Amino acid sequence: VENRKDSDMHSLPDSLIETSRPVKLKDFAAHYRFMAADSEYHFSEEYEALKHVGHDLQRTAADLPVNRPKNRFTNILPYDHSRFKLQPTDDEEGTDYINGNFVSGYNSPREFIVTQGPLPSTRDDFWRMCWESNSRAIVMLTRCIEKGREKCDHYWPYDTQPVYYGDIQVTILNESHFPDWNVTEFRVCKGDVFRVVRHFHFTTWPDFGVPDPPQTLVRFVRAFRERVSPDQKPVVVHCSAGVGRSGTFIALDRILFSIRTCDYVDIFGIVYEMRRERVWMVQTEQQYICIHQCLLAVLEGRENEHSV
Ligand SMILES: CCc1ccc(NS(=O)(=O)O)cc1
Repeated sequence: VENRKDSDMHSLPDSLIETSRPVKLKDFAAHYRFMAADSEYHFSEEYEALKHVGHDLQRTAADLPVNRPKNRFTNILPYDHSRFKLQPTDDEEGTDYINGNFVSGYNSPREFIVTQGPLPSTRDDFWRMCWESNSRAIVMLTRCIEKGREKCDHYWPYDTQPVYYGDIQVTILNESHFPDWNVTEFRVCKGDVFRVVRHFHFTTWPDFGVPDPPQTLVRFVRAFRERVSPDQKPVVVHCSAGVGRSGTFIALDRILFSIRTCDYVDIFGIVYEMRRERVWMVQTEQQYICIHQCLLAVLEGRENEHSV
């Protein structure tokens, strides 16, 4: 497709808009310098090219009046084609709804379920989604309260007393605390069936921002993958809206798998694909650049560096 004005791009189906921009790993450091030059001009252009991806896709379930209160943000709605469906509890419309989408990973087209931070009114649905999807890991990338605002309900117990969320009982088995994240093991029971679910809570990632230094995110993904193998899927990933920080985390996880066997990386293509599965995945240009900085640090052997 010849270069078209941005206004023409609106009318082009995604199939005719470029969907990938692969870069050889041996050229990645030079590529990063080129993209970052002139006040990150080429990063801005590349991120802008992702702006409309997926916006042609339907989100009718999210828009049903019965489901609107289940959405934390009115403009962050799950696409119908990839949404996670709860087992309907009766013939009532909307009982299968939760604001969450299947998102592909390196290992599987349904490796992740990406969702918003539960609301007080949806925390039982959140645990039902974890149970019905047979998930054994939850990645949480926000704090419950940030700058005085509620970003996510505290949907797990405060102590080792068992708590029921609907008909699902959750009990804290153990907790490990690290400077930038906590790892907790829950016993999750429904009836006489119980499972262990691991909770990876990154606690120092400001909303709309990036981890500082970016290597902190690399270390978190490594810590997560030391405990969760690719066959343990789907992994439930959330932040507050379940788009910015969640998309950044998944993009890096995919890249760290891919560079083990592939001599090129396609960050543009990964974000493009995720945005056709869930809206706004990787929500800011700085998050998009952070993914590149994480990869550069790994390629240059600096992933264990700390900020001074
Ligand atoms: C305006 C809705 C909105 C709120 C928060 C976020 N950030 S997050 O997706 O990283 O939680 C993204 C979008």
